[in-house]
Amino acid sequence: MWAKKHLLYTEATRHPFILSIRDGSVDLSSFKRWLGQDYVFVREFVPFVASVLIKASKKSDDGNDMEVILGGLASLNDEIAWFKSEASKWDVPLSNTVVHKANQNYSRFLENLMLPEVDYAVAITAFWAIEAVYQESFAHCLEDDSKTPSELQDTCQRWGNEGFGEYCRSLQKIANRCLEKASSDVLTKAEVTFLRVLEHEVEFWNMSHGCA
Ligand SMILES: Cc1ncc(CN)c(N)n1
Repeated sequence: MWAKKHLLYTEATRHPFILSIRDGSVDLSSFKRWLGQDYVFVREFVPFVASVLIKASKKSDDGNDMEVILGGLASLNDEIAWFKSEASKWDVPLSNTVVHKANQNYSRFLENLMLPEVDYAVAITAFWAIEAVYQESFAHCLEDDSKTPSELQDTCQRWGNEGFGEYCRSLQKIANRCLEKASSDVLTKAEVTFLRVLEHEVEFWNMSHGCA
């Protein structure tokens, strides 16, 4: 299980699409496809994060969780505004987007995680994993030896910046605290959910890269 997790985590955070941004060979039509589809994703992601906030308000034994998750919602508000301005810069229409199968599947997965019977520990683990994949992926494109094109620096900064990294570490701490106290049944569900997130992230990159 650990080896599978490790392999999938690397696949999700070092995907050929991300590596193509990092080495400057990215196909701009792939980038534009990602932009349009990710805007749709983020709009679906907001209600999921709101559902995690509701679970935190009912189930968390630490008052600080709410502030961290609220911070996440605030950053998604900025993310939506950023997508709108970036889409107009790249001439990507955001209305009437044909939602790709990988995006639809991811959205269905999030909807299932929003159900009240899903444990807080499972939902917060998914939330952390979703944000962490973007953080690690885009931070990789900002490293000193990267050749990320200047017009994509802003995109990489959006998720690769240190502040976003700090926020992901706060989510990870909450998830770890919840998992330490979880039953073995919840622990298994959290592990399976974590792997599903990684699979969906890989599928999402595949779709953007044009290999799906
Ligand atoms: C598919 C996906 N995963 C994660 C993120 C980061 N919020 C995102 N914008 N899109």
